[in-house]
Amino acid sequence: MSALLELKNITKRFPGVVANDKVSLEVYPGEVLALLGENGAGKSTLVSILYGLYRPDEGEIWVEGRPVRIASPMDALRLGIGLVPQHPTLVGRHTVAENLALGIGSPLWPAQRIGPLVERIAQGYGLQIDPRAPVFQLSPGEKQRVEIVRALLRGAKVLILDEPTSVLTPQEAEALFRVMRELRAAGKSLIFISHKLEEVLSIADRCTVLRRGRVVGSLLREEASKPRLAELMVGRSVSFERKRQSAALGEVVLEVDGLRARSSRNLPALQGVSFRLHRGEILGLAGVAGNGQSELVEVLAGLRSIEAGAVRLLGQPLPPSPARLFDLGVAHIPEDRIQMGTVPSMNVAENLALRTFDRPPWARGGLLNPRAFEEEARRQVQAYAIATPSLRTPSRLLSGGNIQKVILARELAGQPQLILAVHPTYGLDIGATEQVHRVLLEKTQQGSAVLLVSEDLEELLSLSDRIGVLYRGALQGPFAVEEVSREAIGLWMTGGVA
Ligand SMILES: Nc1ncnc2c1ncn2[C@@H]1O[C@H](COP(=O)(O)OP(=O)(O)OP(=O)(O)O)[C@@H](O)[C@H]1O
Repeated sequence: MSALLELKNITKRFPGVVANDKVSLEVYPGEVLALLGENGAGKSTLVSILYGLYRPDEGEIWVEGRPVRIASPMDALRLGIGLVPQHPTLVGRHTVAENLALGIGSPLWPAQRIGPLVERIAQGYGLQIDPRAPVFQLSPGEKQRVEIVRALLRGAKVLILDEPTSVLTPQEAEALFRVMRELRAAGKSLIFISHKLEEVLSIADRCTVLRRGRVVGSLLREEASKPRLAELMVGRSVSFERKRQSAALGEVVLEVDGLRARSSRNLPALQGVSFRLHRGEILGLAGVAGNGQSELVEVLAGLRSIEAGAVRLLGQPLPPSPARLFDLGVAHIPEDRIQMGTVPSMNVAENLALRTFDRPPWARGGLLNPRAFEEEARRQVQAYAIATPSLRTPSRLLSGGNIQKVILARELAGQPQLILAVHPTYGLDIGATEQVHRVLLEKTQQGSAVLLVSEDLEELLSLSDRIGVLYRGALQGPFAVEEVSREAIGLWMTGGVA
């Protein structure tokens, strides 16, 4: 069989890095190709090249046996290459059908006429969507299905799915895999990017691994296993054991009682949440995004006011000021890294020192000490394996995973009393994930209390002592991790009764 899509020696350079270094790969009709690699390995760059957002410096792209030029997403779509983006690009107040009509960009396709067509495509591949629903009412999984239908309507033969399961519940991820299998059976090709090896092994026909911009291996499903893939990705073996031995609970660090708070749109977001968090404990909070997790963390980080109820940190009422809270030992790894976590125009060293630039080890006697500053920044870059051309590189030029590492290095320095970790490994590769897990466990052993908000159940189950589930602002649990099943958590996440 001949390849549908071929990349031949694609090279893309950015100042100080070769993001793609002579990358060659083929995609055949009716297969799922998984693209794996550590943060900064070059996956997003490759996708951007395929989708016409970047031009390669060298190399060729062939589609159905002919060399092609992809200078824009329109070119990509014309050639049958569609992208299901990580963050949906739909217009919230329009219906699904209206959004899809917009996507086609032709007045010949008014929204009324597109409805039946959408239903036909959706049914054909087992995608459940209602063309009449307004987009703002849809769950992340439903929005993703709309993006898939949009790409199919535009004639995609190759679908690129960029970390599609990161926003899904386990049940939704399973539903997505069923759709992917249907698409494959219908002869479509899928390029699937994921850091989660279980998923890759359950869905991919082949796995291609990138490291530092180069293809370091390509394995057929039969040849692939978790340890082999992990080793290819990071260049060393990685352990996958349950990380946590539950310990006796220490004193209460955080008390939350009957907490109510409103969302930014002034809707009730937390409807009487209560729990205790102890020294040396990791409390996992599961839930689909948008069920109150952000508001809870914002209250605890001093960024959102309390409507009713009480929150106490070490027995004292919580001061409503992020700076005071930081001084009291509250570390915050925020959800929105780019906006809240870093100053994109500042360089890596400055971002690392952002919170404590006037204190040791960065400064002496309140004065910045350039040598100490440089040394401390270098030490953190090494400790967290932050891939950056230099300490002076603006953080906006780092890959998503490396920006994340800068925030982690900064927030987890010292010995926080309470760590608010929101999706701390979101978008991180397995090497970096393993390291973040190790640091969180070390900090808990040294006495920190951790509130871990994550959509990754594997992560919650392997790290937490207790797990609670937020659904529409109400908390189920927390339960001891030994006493809950994945299925029960998945059900609570969607409002079901376990
Ligand atoms: N616009 C840009 N300017 C400069 N450097 C860039 C740019 N985009 C990416 N890079 C660099 O290219 C390399 C590859 O980045 P890329 O985003 O493709 O990695 P990735 O594999 O998608 O990583 P992640 O899993 O963290 O998303 C990184 O070193 C990154 O810092």
